[in-house]
Amino acid sequence: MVNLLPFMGHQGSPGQQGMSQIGLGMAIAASMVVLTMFQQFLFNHFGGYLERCLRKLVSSMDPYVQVRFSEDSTDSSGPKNYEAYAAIETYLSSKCSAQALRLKANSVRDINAPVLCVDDGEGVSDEFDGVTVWWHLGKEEDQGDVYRGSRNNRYYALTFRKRNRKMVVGEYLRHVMEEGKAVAASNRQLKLYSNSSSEHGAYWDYIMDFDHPANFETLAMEKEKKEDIIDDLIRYLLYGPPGTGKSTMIAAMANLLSYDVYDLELTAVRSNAALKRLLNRIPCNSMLVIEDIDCSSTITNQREKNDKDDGKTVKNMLEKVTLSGLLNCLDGLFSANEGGRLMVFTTNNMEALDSALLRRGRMDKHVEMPYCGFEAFRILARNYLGIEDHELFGKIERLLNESSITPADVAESLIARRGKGEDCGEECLKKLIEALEKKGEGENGRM
Ligand SMILES: Nc1ncnc2c1ncn2[C@@H]1O[C@H](COP(=O)(O)OP(=O)(O)OP(=O)(O)O)[C@@H](O)[C@H]1O
Ligand SMILES: [Mg+2]
Repeated sequence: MVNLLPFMGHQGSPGQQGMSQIGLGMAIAASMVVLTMFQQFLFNHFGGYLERCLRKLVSSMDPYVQVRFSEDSTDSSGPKNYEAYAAIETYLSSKCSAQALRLKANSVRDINAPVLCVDDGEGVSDEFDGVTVWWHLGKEEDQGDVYRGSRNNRYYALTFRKRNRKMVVGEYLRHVMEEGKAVAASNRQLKLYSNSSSEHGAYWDYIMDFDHPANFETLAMEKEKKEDIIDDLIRYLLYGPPGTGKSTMIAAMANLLSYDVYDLELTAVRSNAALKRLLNRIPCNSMLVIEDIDCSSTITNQREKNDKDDGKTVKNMLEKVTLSGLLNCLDGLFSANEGGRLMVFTTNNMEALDSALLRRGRMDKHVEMPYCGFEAFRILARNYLGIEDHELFGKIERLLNESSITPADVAESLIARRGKGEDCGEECLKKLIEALEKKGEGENGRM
């Protein structure tokens, strides 16, 4: 119960007590009895009401609300708790570097660009839809129990004005979680896996972290074609001569989607059953890659061979992946657009592939990786030389139209002089012109 009466202490000193003081003392005592009775009466009849009024008064003087998000995932809310904490941490990392004075580096994907977040005890403010909120990273000791000793438990405290409660708890927190998860996905360390097999079965082996720098911005290709691919990433066959960027495109796709790469070496798969097992073990947010499928002779010539052998080599076939085994997987098991999976084949030699494999629906898109055109060249010139335009570009455009050079060869000419000083651009372009003229002469000579 809240005591509404002010404290009334004894005022006089013992040496001054006389009759009048005794009378005063009695009067005070009597008034205290009356007041106490009155207080009792008030609380018996209006206690709840008065308490509510008092609470209102106190809270009107403290118009802030605080919500805590704890790092601890051992309580009943389980891993979800930590998920929210981690999303907040990632979200704040983009806000804090300009504000907080003490920062700490977190799960580093790129050593040149570590993810920073606020240090213990630090705070940052954030603004959303004209409303300011404050975040603070706190630490409290968790006493634990007999099984797990005491430890420090971190939490993010979000403080905001009470009048903004609805918006902050609704829209703002949704925004923080979504943005945090999106940033985390783009910071995720991608991994490269490849298949291997032993007498016990087929496995995906972790090869290394996938750190390819390729992205769609630096991929030298016509803008329209790139946009078409980005809009509809499902199952692809990338075809084109060596050095036109098929593998680079795969890396750009993995980076765009933040997908791990599962590089399937078909010749190392012993049977259809092993293939099925491997494909079934590819988790969500992954990309299955089968490079140079024309070199997987078991696949390309299988059907012909099956027809010719008329079933005589059934035993041999059981030891290998057959075309129909692969087609079955393509059609049913590995439904690429479910659960965030993408499948990409590459080939230098479309003619060698069985038409059943090429049929649309199995490979949703056939993307030709062409020789270097002028638009692709401009991207390479920007990538390697930082040049947007130059008087030699007109000549280069004409030469590119007349000869077939791969982006890899163009890149090689542009790279050759890199590091020879600031102003090597023109020299590089001249070197490229030389290479193009030589190539043009060769091609004309052949005709
Ligand atoms: N379209 C492109 N955009 C940007 N860089 C490219 C492109 N094509 C090639 N390159 C450059 O050339 C190098 C070789 O290209 P890449 O390995 O992607 O070719 P590929 O088509 O996969 O060749 P292969 O058929 O031999 O496997 C890349 O590392 C990259 O630097
Ligand atoms: Mg390649």
